[in-house]
Amino acid sequence: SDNITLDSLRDSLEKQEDFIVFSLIERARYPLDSPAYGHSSCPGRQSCSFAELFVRTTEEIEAKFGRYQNPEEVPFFSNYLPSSPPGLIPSFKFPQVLYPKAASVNVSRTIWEVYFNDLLPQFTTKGDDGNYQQAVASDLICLQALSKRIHLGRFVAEVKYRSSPQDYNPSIRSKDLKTLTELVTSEQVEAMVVKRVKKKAEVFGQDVTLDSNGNQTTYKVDPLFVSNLYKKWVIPLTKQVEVNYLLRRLG
Ligand SMILES: C=C(O[C@@H]1C=C(C(=O)O)C=C[C@H]1O)C(=O)O
Repeated sequence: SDNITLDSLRDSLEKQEDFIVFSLIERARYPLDSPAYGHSSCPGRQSCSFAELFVRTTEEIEAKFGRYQNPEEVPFFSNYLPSSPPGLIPSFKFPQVLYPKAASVNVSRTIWEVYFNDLLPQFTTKGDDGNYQQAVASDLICLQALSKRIHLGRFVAEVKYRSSPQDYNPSIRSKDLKTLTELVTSEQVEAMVVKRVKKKAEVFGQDVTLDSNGNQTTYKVDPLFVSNLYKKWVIPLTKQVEVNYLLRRLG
């Protein structure tokens, strides 16, 4: 926990960009496939979507195999997770970096709603090819990648707080969200991130052809969609996590 620094976290956020871009590209191979998001029967509950049932079921299996032992991982449906059979998971001690009372800060609900209602229809084509399992499996990869990135804001907030608690304490005590948001913000870093993810979407997602006459480059996911995703959702939600974390930092 002592060798975690703001630089190491920024490095991790940068590497996660690659995975987020690749996940979006993978999901964009399928059309919207809207029946996967309509209601289906859900054991023990009134109803839920096919996508939700797939995510719940997958999270149960991943929980058993230890995914959430890592404090960086946040499930979407934590209420239903089984514990792991004793002796199944090789033991490993993850460093405990987070302040326990603030560690549970969570914006999973918002990520879920924004992803399905706003984002998905923007980066997939209209249509239905029947690949519902493949589509929702790719959705889960995107959701997990976004959630891990956004919830890393808890670690960023912890490191920023530790470097100068005296700057944060008065605004935490007075619950001054505006000042706390200003304190955690680095506009230069944000501008760089937005520019870099657009370039990654251009480099990783360009359609490659051997045909030299057509010089119009096309992309699997619109690079502008990716930079807007970061500008409008990923960065603001990361900062929301940072601020909510700080509000509980003195509890
Ligand atoms: C994550 C950080 O905190 C804030 C959020 C950022 C982001 O989500 O990319 C970037 C800069 C900061 O405004 C950071 O400082 O690196």
